[in-house]
Amino acid sequence: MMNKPKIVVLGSGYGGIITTKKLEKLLKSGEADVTLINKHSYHYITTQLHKTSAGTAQDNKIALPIAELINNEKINFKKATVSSLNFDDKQVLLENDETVEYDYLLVALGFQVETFGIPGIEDHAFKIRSFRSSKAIYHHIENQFSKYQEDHDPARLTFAVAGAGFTGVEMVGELVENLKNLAEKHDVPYEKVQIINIEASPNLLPGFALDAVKYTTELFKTMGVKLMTSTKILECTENYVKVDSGEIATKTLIWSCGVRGHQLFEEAGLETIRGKMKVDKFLRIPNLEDVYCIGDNAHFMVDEKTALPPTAQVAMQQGPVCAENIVATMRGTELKEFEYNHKGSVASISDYYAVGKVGNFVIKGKFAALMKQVVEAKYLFALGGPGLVFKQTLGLNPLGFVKRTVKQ
Ligand SMILES: Cc1cc2nc3c(=O)[nH]c(=O)nc-3n(C[C@H](O)[C@H](O)[C@H](O)COP(=O)(O)OP(=O)(O)OC[C@H]3O[C@@H](n4cnc5c(N)ncnc54)[C@H](O)[C@@H]3O)c2cc1C
Repeated sequence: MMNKPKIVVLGSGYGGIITTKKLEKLLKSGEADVTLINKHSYHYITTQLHKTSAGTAQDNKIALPIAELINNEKINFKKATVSSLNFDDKQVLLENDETVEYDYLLVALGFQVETFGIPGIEDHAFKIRSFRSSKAIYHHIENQFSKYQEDHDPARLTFAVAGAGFTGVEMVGELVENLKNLAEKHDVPYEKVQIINIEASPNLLPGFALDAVKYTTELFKTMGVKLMTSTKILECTENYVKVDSGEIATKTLIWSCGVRGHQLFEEAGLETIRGKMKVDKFLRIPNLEDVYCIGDNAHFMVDEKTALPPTAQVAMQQGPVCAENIVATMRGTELKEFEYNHKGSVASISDYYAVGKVGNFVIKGKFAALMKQVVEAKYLFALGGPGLVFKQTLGLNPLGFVKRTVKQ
């Protein structure tokens, strides 16, 4: 009997899990062996990690057991960390020294944080990198409130977010939502708490429509957020952040200034663009045509000048095409070209407000917040159908009128 082809999917984030679920559907029983490898036994909803970081979401809304999302009879799930890729011998090496052989490989290991070599960022800034690192941010924040009661150091109550792009603005919104609760819980006057958003560009939300920028700037003012635009971060230590206009005494800098691809490609001797692999129109790595790469790991050019940004929307659209192309290669049928369809983008600013663009329309306020929740629900639907949507959204406040309570 002929050996079955071995399909190996690395990473169970947006791209990896959607691809796996599509493979489940496309493959006939016994047609291939599919192995999904991920660092953790859960899939985290990366787009909501700022909520975990600020403590505004229950853990079970953000981290979902992978075993409950896949068909365990069709997919072999391995909880392991990938330590290197050997494309010559078609092998994936794991941290536990195990070697996994593949015929077809998908690399969807997500982003790594870009520090731009700024001194102290690697060691002292907090990064929204994974569910675990986001939990660590929350514990640090809560710790500052309890330590403040002992030493009354105002730096403990100054929370700085670096970057006022999409993620930075979302992070600020969640801090506004929860720091009041933490202050109350720890008996600290909220007037002493300061949230600062530092951005190198002249405006927040660079690249967004002017109307959206104005709306968010005003909203931040109303929320008491100190917005420092045209400000470059030069250094970060445990006790202060140095910017070009001086020093900010703080023990918390949350870094959301940029992402890169994964170091595993460079370590395997491949040429990358900021850690991302160039992929062809079928989502394959050129010259390694049994290796696919999607999401934040892939550099996909929509035209000669424009590469797709690292977003969940891109990863989710690439996943099904990638699965179809892996199956088509196995069956010797025609491959499908990936075509991106931008559906808009909406940044939430707490549960109650959001801002973004859908088609040619700038949307903002509570309506935009509701749209954002619809987008999140659509993702849950893709993952686990109506049952998962119901389970995960039960108890949320779709219109943002009722205050959420999160037990930590
Ligand atoms: C706070 C935040 C908010 C965001 N909001 C939005 C938004 O509103 N809309 C939007 O479109 N995009 C948003 N993004 C971007 C979006 O989350 C990413 O583009 C998307 O998650 C990329 O999907 P991916 O599959 O490439 O990687 P990921 O979803 O990051 O998944 C990668 C997976 O690989 C695993 N992994 C990593 N290294 C290893 C290893 N060595 N071994 C084994 N497993 C490993 C990780 O644990 C993870 O499960 C946001 C990102 C952040 C951080």
